[in-house]
Amino acid sequence: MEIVVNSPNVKYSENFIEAKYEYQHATAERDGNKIVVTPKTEKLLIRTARKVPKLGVMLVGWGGNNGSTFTAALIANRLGLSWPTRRGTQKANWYGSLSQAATFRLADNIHIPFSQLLPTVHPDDIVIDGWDISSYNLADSMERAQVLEPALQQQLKPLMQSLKPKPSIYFQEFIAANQKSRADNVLSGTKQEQMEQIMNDISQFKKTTGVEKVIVLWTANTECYSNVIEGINDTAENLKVAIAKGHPEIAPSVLFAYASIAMGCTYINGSPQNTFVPGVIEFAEKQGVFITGDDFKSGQTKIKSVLVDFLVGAGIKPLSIVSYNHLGNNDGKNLSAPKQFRSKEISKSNVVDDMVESNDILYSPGEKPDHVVVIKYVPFVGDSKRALDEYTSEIMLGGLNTIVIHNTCEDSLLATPIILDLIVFAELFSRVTIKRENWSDEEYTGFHPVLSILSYLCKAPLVPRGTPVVNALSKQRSCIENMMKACVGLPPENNMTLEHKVPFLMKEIMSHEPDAKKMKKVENGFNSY
Ligand SMILES: NC(=O)c1ccc[n+]([C@@H]2O[C@H](COP(=O)([O-])OP(=O)(O)OC[C@H]3O[C@@H](n4cnc5c(N)ncnc54)[C@H](O)[C@@H]3O)[C@@H](O)[C@H]2O)c1
Ligand SMILES: O=P([O-])([O-])O[C@@H]1[C@@H](O)[C@H](O)[C@@H](O)[C@H](O)[C@@H]1O
Repeated sequence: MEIVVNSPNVKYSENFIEAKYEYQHATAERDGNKIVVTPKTEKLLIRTARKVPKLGVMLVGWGGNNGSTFTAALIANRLGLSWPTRRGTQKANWYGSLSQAATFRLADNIHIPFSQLLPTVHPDDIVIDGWDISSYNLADSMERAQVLEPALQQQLKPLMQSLKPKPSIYFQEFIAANQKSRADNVLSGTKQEQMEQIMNDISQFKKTTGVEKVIVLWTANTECYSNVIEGINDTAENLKVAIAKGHPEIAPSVLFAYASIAMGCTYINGSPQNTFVPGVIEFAEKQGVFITGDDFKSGQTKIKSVLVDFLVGAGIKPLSIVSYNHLGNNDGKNLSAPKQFRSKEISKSNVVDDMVESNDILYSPGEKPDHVVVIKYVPFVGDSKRALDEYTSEIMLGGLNTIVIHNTCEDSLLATPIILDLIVFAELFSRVTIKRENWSDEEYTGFHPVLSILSYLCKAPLVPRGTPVVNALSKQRSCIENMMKACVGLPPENNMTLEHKVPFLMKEIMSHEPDAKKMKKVENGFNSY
């Protein structure tokens, strides 16, 4: 389906889509007991390169539940596989992916898939590779993960057993000790030498596959938090020296991030640890390379960022939030260690801060709901996470409202489409540049290297220094939707639909009706038609 924008403000050339766009926003300042708000209009030119590159994706933790399931999904969808299940024949799909299975309102009552408005990489064309500390090939990794139906695995096994993760960087102190038995595929040498090997792996991947662009995505185990140490990882230069000296505080994920940025590859952190220490962020900013994360927003946290937004947005005051779950996959096993759990607890807990802080009628400064996160490892349940959430809120005149949610699902089937979306949207936004209308073409600039537009996909969104974190899911989703619309010169979705509410605007709508009847004189005296 081709979408043609009928506007003099949008130009489709062979190489670019160029849109004149008036970005409307406002600034506000407190002045005593006044707030002065000033509407602003930025006249912009937004340019999107139309050529979608041959894209390579390198997963760190490729042999894990997410990595093997993502690989299986790529192949199953590419081949259009189907398989028998107790509920009948199942066909491959990308349910849960914003780019592949969600739509947005283009105009009137026409909704289109996110992937149809702008040129985006097709999942079928993605070339995949990666690293794992486990030597299992991808077929054995898929079997070990126990996520997919045997009938599907049987079809995929011959296609995945030749896929073998490259040896990876492993420092046992950064992940749970219970992962040691898995680590039979590890690099040796100094931290500098191991990082250089990763850079070489990326280079070789490009050469042997001919991919034009590579995105590196961490879906390996959750690491413990790194200490941010002045003189070690607080600046790009200090980090470079610390790596060369093999400083013990430098985690495997930091080496992967540094290597990726040095190779000009977007780096995505799907786990909660603070890979993006200040030195990594500064390096990405200096190199102009995208980084984004942290921690895939896939289940309980996604629901939390909707429910709390609804409650606080409705003037209802959440007083306590308890998020409990147990699961039995290797992620759960790793998270059973206190330091790794702490990384996850942080990313699962901070998600309500922006919504709570937005309402000073309900909350006094610094006041927050009680918020408890519990994760337990129960091997028997495997990847089938059992989540139980309880939200207790204050309603009018001292009433209490308790909402309890129970959710059982294969956790990896929630995260896998998020991985695809992070890749598809990170690649798309790398082809978008923006300038003021009166600037020269040389002044087109890309998004800030900290790609916060992908916050919708992350539990703990990384944002440029000094900018606010937005966790409310609806706001995060509309940010992506409206940015894509802006790339083709379309106005943001403001949901006002005055054309359905104001008679003289409705006239155009009504006039399409074959028997448009005159509307009665309305009571408040406005004339209508
Ligand atoms: N729903 C979800 O599954 C979900 C949601 C949000 C975040 N996450 C995060 O995604 C990550 C992966 O989840 P998973 O379920 O696939 O876990 P997993 O344990 O199945 O997979 C992790 C893989 O990483 C490998 N690994 C560990 N350290 C490595 C290193 N230094 N280099 C290369 N490989 C390494 C392990 O051998 C394993 O194969 C975890 O950090 C998890 O917290 C998962
Ligand atoms: O996405 P979500 O349900 O909020 O959080 C999940 C946790 O509840 C789960 O225990 C963990 O193993 C996953 O990595 C994921 O982070």
